[in-house]
Amino acid sequence: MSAPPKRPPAPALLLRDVVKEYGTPPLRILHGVDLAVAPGELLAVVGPSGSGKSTLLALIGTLDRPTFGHIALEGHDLADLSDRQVAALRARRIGFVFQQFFLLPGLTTVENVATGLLYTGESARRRRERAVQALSDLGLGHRLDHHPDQLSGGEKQRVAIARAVVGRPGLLLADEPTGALDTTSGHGVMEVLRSLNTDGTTVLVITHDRDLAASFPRRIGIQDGRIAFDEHVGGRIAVGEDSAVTHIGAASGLGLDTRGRSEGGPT
Ligand SMILES: Nc1ncnc2c1ncn2[C@@H]1O[C@H](COP(=O)(O)OP(=O)(O)OP(=O)(O)O)[C@@H](O)[C@H]1O
Repeated sequence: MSAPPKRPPAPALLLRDVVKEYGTPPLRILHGVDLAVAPGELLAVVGPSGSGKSTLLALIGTLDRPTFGHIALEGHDLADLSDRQVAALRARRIGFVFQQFFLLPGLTTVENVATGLLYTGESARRRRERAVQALSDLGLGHRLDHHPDQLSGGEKQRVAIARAVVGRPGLLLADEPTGALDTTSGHGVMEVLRSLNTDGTTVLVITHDRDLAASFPRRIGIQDGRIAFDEHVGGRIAVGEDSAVTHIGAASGLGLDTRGRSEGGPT
């Protein structure tokens, strides 16, 4: 008897006709974005200032909800989840890195990183052990008890990345992670992100840096709140969209169709 065909994994991320409006009267910032991202992808989001990149990242990161449309993370349609469930999903599965680092000045590096594990309910000692390991993995084992103001920009960003990934999220979202850094530090930070991606983390990076974006296997271009292009080097990565469609559609009764992903770029 032959083995049943393997079900492809659910996409790491699936957006279906996502619209975001702000204010009254409503100003539409995102105009029906469709996007599917496979687990383990490394992609850059590029586009002019004000085109909607950070808005998109906030929706993907569950920091905000879309006005219309649907977003699914690892097969979970966010529309089916309560705010509490969404917060739990965010804490466990998503890591954030921002241009400004957002480290707590009164805490040491290891304490800053351990805050990334507060949701786990683990003991303070265990959180510290994991934070030490994460910092050591990022080459900061010699900076454990330093405070942020004693670190270089590149070191601060690596601490912020350690905090973002110490809980082993499936998805890492980075908004201009190299924007405040000199070229060398920026390259160091990108190497860290690449190596996390090689270890299986899906990584999405917003960047204004054209050279940086050009080095990514996939680039999404946002223009006026729409996907203007979706370029893949070496073709698309197979995504288990159909399994996710069934799952999400059945769960929400929406019949979510994921074939509406952007077809703007080369395949
Ligand atoms: N909370 C908000 N209320 C009203 N308008 C907003 C809000 N957040 C963002 N906007 C508007 O949405 C548009 C897109 O902003 P967004 O920050 O997503 O752009 P961006 O592409 O990330 O820009 P940049 O590259 O300059 O960071 C802008 O016109 C901005 O003013």
